Amino acid sequence: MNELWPAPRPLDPVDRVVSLPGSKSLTNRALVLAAIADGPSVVRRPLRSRDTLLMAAALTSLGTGIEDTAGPGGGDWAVTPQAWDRDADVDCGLAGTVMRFVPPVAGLARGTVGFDGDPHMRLRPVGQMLTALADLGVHVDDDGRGALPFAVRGSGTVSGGTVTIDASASSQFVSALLLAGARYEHGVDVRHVGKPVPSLPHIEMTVQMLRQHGVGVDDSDADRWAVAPGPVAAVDHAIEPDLSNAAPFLALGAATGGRVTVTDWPATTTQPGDELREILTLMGCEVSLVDGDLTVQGPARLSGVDLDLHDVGELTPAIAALCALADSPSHLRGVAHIRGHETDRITALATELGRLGADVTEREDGLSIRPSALHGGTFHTYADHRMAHAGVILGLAVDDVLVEDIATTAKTFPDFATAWSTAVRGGSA
Ligand SMILES: O=C(O)C1=C[C@@H](OP(=O)(O)O)[C@@H](O)[C@H](O)C1
Ligand SMILES: C=C(OP(=O)(O)O)C(=O)O
Repeated sequence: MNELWPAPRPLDPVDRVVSLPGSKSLTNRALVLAAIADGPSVVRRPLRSRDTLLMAAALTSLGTGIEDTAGPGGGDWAVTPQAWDRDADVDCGLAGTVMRFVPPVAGLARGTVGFDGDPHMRLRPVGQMLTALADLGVHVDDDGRGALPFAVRGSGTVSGGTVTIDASASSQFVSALLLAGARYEHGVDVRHVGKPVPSLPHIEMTVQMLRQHGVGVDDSDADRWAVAPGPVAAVDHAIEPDLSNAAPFLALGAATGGRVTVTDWPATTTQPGDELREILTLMGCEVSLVDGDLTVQGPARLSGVDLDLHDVGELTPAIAALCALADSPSHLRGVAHIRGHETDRITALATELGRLGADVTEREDGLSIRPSALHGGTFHTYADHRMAHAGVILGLAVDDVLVEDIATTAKTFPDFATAWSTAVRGGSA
């Protein structure tokens, strides 16, 4: 898709209040756990975006009942676990959570479940997880390639037990095994060996949600997570707003010297986007959280930052764009794994920021960005929602930024373009 979208530029510093759609990561975990639970449950205020609709479709194709309840915005999702006794085909799209979280539970189905996705999805890492699944007793047919397309031949039960995995490419390998593990005969005891696991808050999110479902999880040792076998209790989840998708909206305050408030910010959360409070403070913003309202007041000039983003890699594109608008150098480190995200985000950011005049050095595990004069032009997005966020952030301070394929934001945010235009220009959506 080559459509070019003129990124809106505010005329004055903004003063806005923004409400965001739900979290992708929380919604897709809630759906998986509801589908393998011991009774019906409700996922309240779910995110309805490409990634979560693909997850719902995957679980429905296995046999799960997922219905819209009456209510605003399409209502909630009522999830009814049912027998998984058929063959199915799962479209992973470009959703890491679908490609990683569904195969371990598909091992519990009686049937062959095929997996494929977008062209780039065939390049995203999953091989280590498929090997671990095979070690746990799941029959995986991937022709030894360790990538999409592959099939899980479920026999209805999985032995489980202890497994060793290198999860340095993605925390989702660990989350995926833990989410299914309670339903395996011997539970699952996952031990990581290799370079450090990225995105640890997302594993904490998995562990916390499993405990909410009454599942016993031992995470007392580093790099080891043990899930006890047993039932997964049915629990209703209320989904928090997506704090990583708050990044461009908070950047709107940060980059314009304006003020943006995001509503319903949780007081405590496992979402990595909560780190934005500290990161934006380091960049010179005033940040306050009062009664669930997170307000960012941007400074006259943004400061550069030196940050290890290993735990919060998905924030890198938005932060890199802000760094390109800062008046001192930045170093973003520890994110080699984001080369395996929706696109190689390090190369993509270096290329696209550089195309608009930024002074960027690409390193194996991150980017260095020095102040320089930026200019308009086309910002390519590589089918990556967060690259589109980076493009619109640059467009806040630079005339004539054209963002390619703004619709790619639908991966995690329904009608982002309207929400963004409204936030930048004012008025109601
Ligand atoms: O479990 C999750 O919901 C996620 C984990 C992280 O993946 P990686 O560990 O592959 O970075 C994150 O980047 C992704 O957006 C969502
Ligand atoms: C890495 C991301 O997504 P996924 O869940 O597809 O891995 C992301 O949303 O930044």
